[in-house]
Amino acid sequence: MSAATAPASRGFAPSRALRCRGRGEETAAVARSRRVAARDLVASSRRFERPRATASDDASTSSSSSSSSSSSSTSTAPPAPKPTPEDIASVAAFFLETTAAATASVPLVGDVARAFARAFEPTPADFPPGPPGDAAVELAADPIAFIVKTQREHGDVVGLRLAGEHVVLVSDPDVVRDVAIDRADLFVKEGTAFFPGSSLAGEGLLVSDGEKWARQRRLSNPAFRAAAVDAYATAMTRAGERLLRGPWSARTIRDAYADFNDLTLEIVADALFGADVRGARAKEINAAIAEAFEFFGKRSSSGFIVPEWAPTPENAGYAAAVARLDDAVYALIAERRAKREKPRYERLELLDEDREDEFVEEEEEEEEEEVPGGSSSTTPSRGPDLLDRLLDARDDGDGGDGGGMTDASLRDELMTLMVAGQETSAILLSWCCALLAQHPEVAERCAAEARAVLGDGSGGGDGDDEIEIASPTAENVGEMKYVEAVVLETMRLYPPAYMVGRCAARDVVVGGHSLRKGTTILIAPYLLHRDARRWDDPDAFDPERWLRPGGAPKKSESESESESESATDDRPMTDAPPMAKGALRGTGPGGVYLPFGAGPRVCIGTGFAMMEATILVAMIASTVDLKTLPGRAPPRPRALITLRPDNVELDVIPKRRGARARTGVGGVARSE
Ligand code: HEM
Repeated sequence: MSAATAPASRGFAPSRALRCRGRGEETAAVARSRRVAARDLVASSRRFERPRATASDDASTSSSSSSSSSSSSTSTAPPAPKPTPEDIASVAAFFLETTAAATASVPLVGDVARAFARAFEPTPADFPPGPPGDAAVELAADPIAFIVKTQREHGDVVGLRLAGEHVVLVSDPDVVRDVAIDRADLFVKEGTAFFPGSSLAGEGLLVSDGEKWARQRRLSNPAFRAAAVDAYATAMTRAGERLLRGPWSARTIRDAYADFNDLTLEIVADALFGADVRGARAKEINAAIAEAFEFFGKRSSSGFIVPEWAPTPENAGYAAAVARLDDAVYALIAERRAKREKPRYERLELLDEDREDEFVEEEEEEEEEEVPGGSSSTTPSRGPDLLDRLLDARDDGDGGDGGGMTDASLRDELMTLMVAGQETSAILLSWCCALLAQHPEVAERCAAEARAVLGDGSGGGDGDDEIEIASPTAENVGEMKYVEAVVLETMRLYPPAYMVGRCAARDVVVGGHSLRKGTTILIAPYLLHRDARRWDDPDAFDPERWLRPGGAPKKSESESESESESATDDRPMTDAPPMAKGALRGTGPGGVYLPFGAGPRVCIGTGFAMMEATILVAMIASTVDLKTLPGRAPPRPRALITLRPDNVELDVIPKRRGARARTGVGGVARSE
């Protein structure tokens, strides 16, 4: 994906745009055989393997490049980190792919020809003005610095040449609204430059268009309605408890980004597959998921400079991991279908009805969760998981055909949800914790609110050493307004999806400029969220702004716009907590807040992600104190595919019962 479609993927996968042009749809079987073919190439390519930078190399390069820190306690606009050669290579890959006509296995001559033809196309007379020449290298070197400078020098609708592609960078609220909502049908995903797909996410919601997308979206929506999302709260608190009773239960320095990557993968897998990833087969399935994601993560965070089809050992390893995950997921789907068709005891061949009680007891036992490091935590038994809901879905609404999802579509949607819902949420939680550590007064307020709403929670340990964890329910989420404001404000400053891309499906006029069919439009939430013309003190971390009457932003000129917008807005199709619902409607207040995108393609996981972040921030703030490390500059945004923090090592200090009693509810306990 491009930075343009941050949540789509964590890897610079081949440009699906090019992959799709002129080709028919590929079946899961074909995709699989291509991956297997790629895997077979590993032996021949292994000899070209060269040593790769390790994670610690990477960390030291970025920390040594850190020279400045935030000047005031409230200013949170640190300069972007100096890009490492790996960053440049990674982002450059994304441009190279567009001209290399990447396909999952065979570069298509036709695609290459088309890419070259586009590269030499003259710029249309009416194209928006912008910097001279091709700006791909400058953008690749530091995407955030580039878009900020480009907006400052050329305005809110800027014409660019990027690796030969005609691209328009948009940060004008009216134009954003026009593209994302009002005329959304004229702008599609297919054909978007720098818009990668991945064999992991297949042809799921993120990358499809037209009737295929509409049908899948209709089928998936019910699984993300409020009542359904509420049921996933258990997976969220369960994972939060595991973190807080496990690695975060003693004073320790933790890499929050790494911990949250594990945590959000656990949550999304649990929400998707429920008991199946916790029961007896958990190891096998979790191992397949973890392996595929490890490769996926490496592709985006290290010097990945080749498209997915190239016969490198990394690609072959990735293809093999995806193939193993496919096997596990197809097996899960088949088993679940079979289970749903038969009565429960028949399916286990417990034909003797007298033994049914025994079976029920066994199932109840399986539902009980072991929490490392501590006391009992028996989570309530759960409703259907996402897989059940997707299996239940029938396309029986307006224009529907009454059918359900095929196994291949199910597989693609399940993987898409994992890909789209995992790293974006991990990034959000990492930024939230980094900001809480920098702003202890904000952390204290979150803790106080959580304690007031949730009480003291359940303990683990003895006497003064006891850690108490209050686990929110879905109903509590809407009651924790301040925590919610912290989450909204964090995404304002650091939107994980900092750019969102579309492609003009035909010749079209945008912002007064004629654009040819095939032009890419990059909407930049990062620029909208920090626009000083529309937000007061845009670089300050000020959660309070969301609680003031009228909400954010406050500049008078935008307030009137915001009113007229909400009257006609498409509401997100997913449910979010009440305050967030207002903030996330349409293109947000003043038309300048869209961390989850907008219009028909708005993030289907909006409610899920908001609930997850609110629950976890409340649990974390009320259970531990977070501190930045002495002498360490605050993390800086590192814009790759998503906007991730470059380094979120935090000092985690559990609040012990005794310490909290001494400092009062929500007080900052200094237990060491
Ligand atoms: C903080 C967390 C998240 C952020 C910032 C985020 C952001 C976004 C954005 C900006 C889009 C729109 C992309 C576009 O218009 O091109 C999107 C789409 C999508 N997101 Fe998320 N997302 C998050 C979490 C999740 C979660 C938890 C899930 C699922 C469990 C999810 C599933 C999806 C899917 C399936 C789409 C494609 C929707 C469609 O095109 O119909 N996301 N996300």
